Amino acid sequence: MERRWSLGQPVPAAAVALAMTFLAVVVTVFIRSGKSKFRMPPGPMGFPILGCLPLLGARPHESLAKLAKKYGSLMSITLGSVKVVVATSPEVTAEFLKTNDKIWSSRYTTTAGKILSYDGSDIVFSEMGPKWRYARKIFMMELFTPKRLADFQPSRKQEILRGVNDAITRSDGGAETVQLDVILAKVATNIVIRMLMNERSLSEKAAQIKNSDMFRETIKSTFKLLEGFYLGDYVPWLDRIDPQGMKKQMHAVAKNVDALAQTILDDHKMKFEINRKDLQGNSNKARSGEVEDIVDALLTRPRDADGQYLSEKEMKAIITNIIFAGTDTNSGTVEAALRELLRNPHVMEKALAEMDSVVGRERLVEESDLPNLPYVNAIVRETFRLHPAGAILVPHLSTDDCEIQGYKIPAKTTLFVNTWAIQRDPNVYERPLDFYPERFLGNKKDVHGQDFDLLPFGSGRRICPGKGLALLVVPYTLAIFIQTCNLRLPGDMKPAEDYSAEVSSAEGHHLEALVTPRLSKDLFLNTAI
Ligand code: HEM
Repeated sequence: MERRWSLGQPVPAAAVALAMTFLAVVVTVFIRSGKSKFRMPPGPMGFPILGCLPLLGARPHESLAKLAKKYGSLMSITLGSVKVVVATSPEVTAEFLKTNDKIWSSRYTTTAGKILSYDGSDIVFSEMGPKWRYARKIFMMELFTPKRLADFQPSRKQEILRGVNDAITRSDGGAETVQLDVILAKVATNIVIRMLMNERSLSEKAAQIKNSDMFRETIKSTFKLLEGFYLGDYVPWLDRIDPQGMKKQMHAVAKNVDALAQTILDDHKMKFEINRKDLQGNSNKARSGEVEDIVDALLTRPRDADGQYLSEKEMKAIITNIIFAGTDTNSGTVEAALRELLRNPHVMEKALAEMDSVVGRERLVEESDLPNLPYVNAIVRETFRLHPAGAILVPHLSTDDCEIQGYKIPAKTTLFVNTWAIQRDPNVYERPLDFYPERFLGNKKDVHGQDFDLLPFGSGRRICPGKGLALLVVPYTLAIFIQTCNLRLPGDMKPAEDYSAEVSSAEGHHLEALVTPRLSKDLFLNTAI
């Protein structure tokens, strides 16, 4: 995810600043001089107080990649008072996330992360410990089980076809351009909302959530805050001043997020109350014949070691994780793939040829066809390589001192893994900036965290637990759009040459195209409605 930083106002308190500068210089010189028991990897000295923050610019993954060329694939920087090590090669990353994963599996939690995660009661931002382990276990064993993924296959298909239908209708026979990124974001959001809330909503408020712009707006503002660099995180005394006004925004957005999560939860509680009355308390019986959604599962089954249900706060934290980690990541990846197909017509032609020979034009592609579409799968992997949804993995934090490549790194150091830079490194990939899916044909390189030169989902204990869903939604959405739509750019418009890897809808880029049906509309209209 891209992080931006900007100083809202001049920093006051010159005297404190001077003292801090002196202290920072002394500490840095002490650590680097080898008089400490630690020996940090090389890196730029940075500025007084702010350290290397001003060096990061608007695209930190690019700035860090440039710095790594000078200082090496294991580099250390300070961001204000925060010690950071940056990994920019597969070998160094493997030392952190494979050899020493246990030490590096906690989180550096920013103020935005804390405020927007119910104070670390979630999975993404919680520190390594029993709470995180338990929430993650629930996520994998109860919420995103193979059965639930299979149960929601029809709803995924329906939401994707709704998106196709929407694009075709809006384009009006190719006369109007449509913003595909907006349509794809809505598809991805609806897929996740359907898994959380199923089809039925009992309360008016919950019904409004589905398809509501407010929901999308909340997702966007949350991402913006999570991606931004809040000065108070790095220069603690600025936290009280909040010179960028970001903390105020965080609390306002957190209030909206909480209202959404509470509505989703209350709607389910209402359902259980009704069922309990109707069926003498047998909520399992009430669910028979009805697909159990994720919030049903959260409310009824998981218990901790003492036999307690999750608290309301913990449930809301998990719900918000699913909403924010599981929507724009998926749609941003499909958007990036379609953008590349529009820029590279020869790749699109090969994908169409594969689709026609494997599936034909008389029926719709199904999720079960995906294993038989190697070229489409190679396009997906090539997209994950060039455009990982998180350019830098969510920052990890060490819980103990650790030796990496001969350097001695103290506990409580933050780790940035610059996957964007690794996956575009000419020493790792030939012609790294070309979109060339063929590089993945006939090899087993994959995104499951074992190949350290392809880590869009991370690796080790913190690897993305939503990978199973993402690896259905991304290729299937792409396959349906390839099969059912003729996509063209208006006039002589070209898609942006390069654009930020990360969750692109948060950045205001639009993918505009003219869309006409490629197959008979009868094939998908019924499912889309
Ligand atoms: C294209 C889609 C996706 C990509 C590229 C992606 C990528 C990532 C990455 C890079 C991380 C951080 C890994 C690390 O810390 O090293 C992560 C964490 C996470 N992702 Fe995803 N993700 C995607 C989809 C999803 C979906 C669909 C969900 C849920 C429905 C999800 C839920 C999570 C959660 C809960 C975490 C935190 C894990 C932890 O800290 O233990 N993600 N994801």
